[in-house]
Amino acid sequence: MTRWLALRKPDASPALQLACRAQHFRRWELPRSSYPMTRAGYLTWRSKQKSVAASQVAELLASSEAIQPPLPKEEIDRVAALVRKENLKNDEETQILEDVACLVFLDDQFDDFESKPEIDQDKIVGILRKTWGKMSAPYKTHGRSFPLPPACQSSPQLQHPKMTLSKPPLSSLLSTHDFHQLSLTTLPPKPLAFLTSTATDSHTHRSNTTTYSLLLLRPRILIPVHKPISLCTTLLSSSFLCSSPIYASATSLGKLFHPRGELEIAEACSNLNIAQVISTSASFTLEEICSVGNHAKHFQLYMDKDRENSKKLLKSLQGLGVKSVWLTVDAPVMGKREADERVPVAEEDKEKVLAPMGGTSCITEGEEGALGRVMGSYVDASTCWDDIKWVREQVGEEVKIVLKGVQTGADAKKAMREGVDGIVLSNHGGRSLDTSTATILLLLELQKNCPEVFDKMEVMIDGGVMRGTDVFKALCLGAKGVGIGRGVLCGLAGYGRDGVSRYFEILSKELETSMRMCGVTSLDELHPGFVNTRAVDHLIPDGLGDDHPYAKWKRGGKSKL
Ligand SMILES: Cc1cc2nc3c(=O)[nH]c(=O)nc-3n(C[C@H](O)[C@H](O)[C@H](O)COP(=O)(O)O)c2cc1C
Repeated sequence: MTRWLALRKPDASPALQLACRAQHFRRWELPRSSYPMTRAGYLTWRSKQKSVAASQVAELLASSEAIQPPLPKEEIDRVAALVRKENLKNDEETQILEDVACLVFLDDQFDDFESKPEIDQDKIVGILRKTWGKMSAPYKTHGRSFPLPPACQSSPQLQHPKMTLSKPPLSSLLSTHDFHQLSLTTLPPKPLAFLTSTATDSHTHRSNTTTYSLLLLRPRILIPVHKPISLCTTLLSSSFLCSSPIYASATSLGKLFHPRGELEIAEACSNLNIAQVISTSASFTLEEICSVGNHAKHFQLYMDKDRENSKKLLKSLQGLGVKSVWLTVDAPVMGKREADERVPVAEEDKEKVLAPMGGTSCITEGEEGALGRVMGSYVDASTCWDDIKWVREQVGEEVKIVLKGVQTGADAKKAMREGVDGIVLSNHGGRSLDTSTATILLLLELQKNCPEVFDKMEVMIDGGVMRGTDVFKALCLGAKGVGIGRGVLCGLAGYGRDGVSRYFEILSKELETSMRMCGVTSLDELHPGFVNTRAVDHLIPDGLGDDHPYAKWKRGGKSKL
């Protein structure tokens, strides 16, 4: 209830917040089975349940010594009135509470109905229609977009005009979390599974984000920060100024999220003048995407088992004005993403999962679920360090070379020695190898063990960036650019190019605020001293070697047994 209230009414009054938490308070004490299983029985039970819950909550609020100072009586009465759902038609807060209850029902409890044999399709449709009828207009968007049980999906009764989608206004989304939350409830099952699936148990995916919160900021005070801030910077091209160090990471299959997929992302990036990395598995060709906008474009390469295909793509880069090629090195094979495996591609989505530049052209029988695996089937797992030279030969000196997915200091140093122009500290957003290191820690590993790489190459980072403070910390610790993967697709899915733009604008604004709060007005002033990293310092390895710091026994010695 709390999560849905935060979306429905982010600035809910304390009384409404309390009423939301108190919905169904001790409901188990009054089981449905204690009333006749008729409609009249249901209505009597429901009204009794509300009034009992309201008085129990009021009593608790009035008597609890833990609440200091005690709540005024009017506040307690208000909470009780809301729990009783008084004046539903005219009281805005009561209606919000009703909306939230409906959303929780659809989100959390509706599936149970599907599994009950006594509830047939007509009944399910009836329940949906009643739930729909209870919700206020703007919030029906969330309700409608829940995946319906398969039996209902084609039901003409659900194609009622009242059920057409309307989205909350883009301006009401205030943080990146709002976008992700909205995607959870509005995307159809397969795009949602593809977007959110992570490797096995999601540890790396989670720690990419949570590790940022362990780094503490050390703001400096009484420094004038009233001047406008410029976030302009170059990224892999000294002659091209981007408006921000934040860029759109390579993501595949844009059409799954919007009919114009990567073309819309390109328009947003062009409007804001931020860099876009185009995936080999994009839904459109390089020519099509490069024809949109004047922003900096980079090409992400999955080396194809059919080298001729990669060769053709690489040869085309210069003519298209692409600034660099980012060879993805963290996914020689695809990560085990179970959510993606589980959800089949719906018939109507099949033509949206084509990647014209990759070797994959269709989903074959028996592979309906695993988009990541199918997409990855053309990737050449034999790719090695020597291939960097091959890539260089194809693209010439004009196009820079970047390794995307470096995850140790040792490989960062090797990349530098190989003469690449940049690296991306990335673990594919936690989609490849679970329990690999959170990317912000890799920046510290480089700082500790091979700081020279920052002078010789541009070091980018992606994974788990949700706030301007995250971007700020990464930049302070040496990152030149900060990539956003899922977030771009969340913006794209809901609102096309406008959603992508707003997503980036929110992050940039938060970055500006963080800078001012820390007493700086230019990116040049950022340095590691703004970040207290004590909480994670013990996780940073002491050197670049492969040896474990104290576990010295190794397999292979002769056993005397
Ligand atoms: C749906 C999806 C598709 C992706 N496709 C690619 C891809 O085609 N090539 C690639 O190198 N990385 C791909 N990535 C990884 C991103 O480039 C990036 O490393 C990651 O998403 C960053 O983490 P974040 O999503 O937490 O921002 C993909 C990520 C997602 C979520």
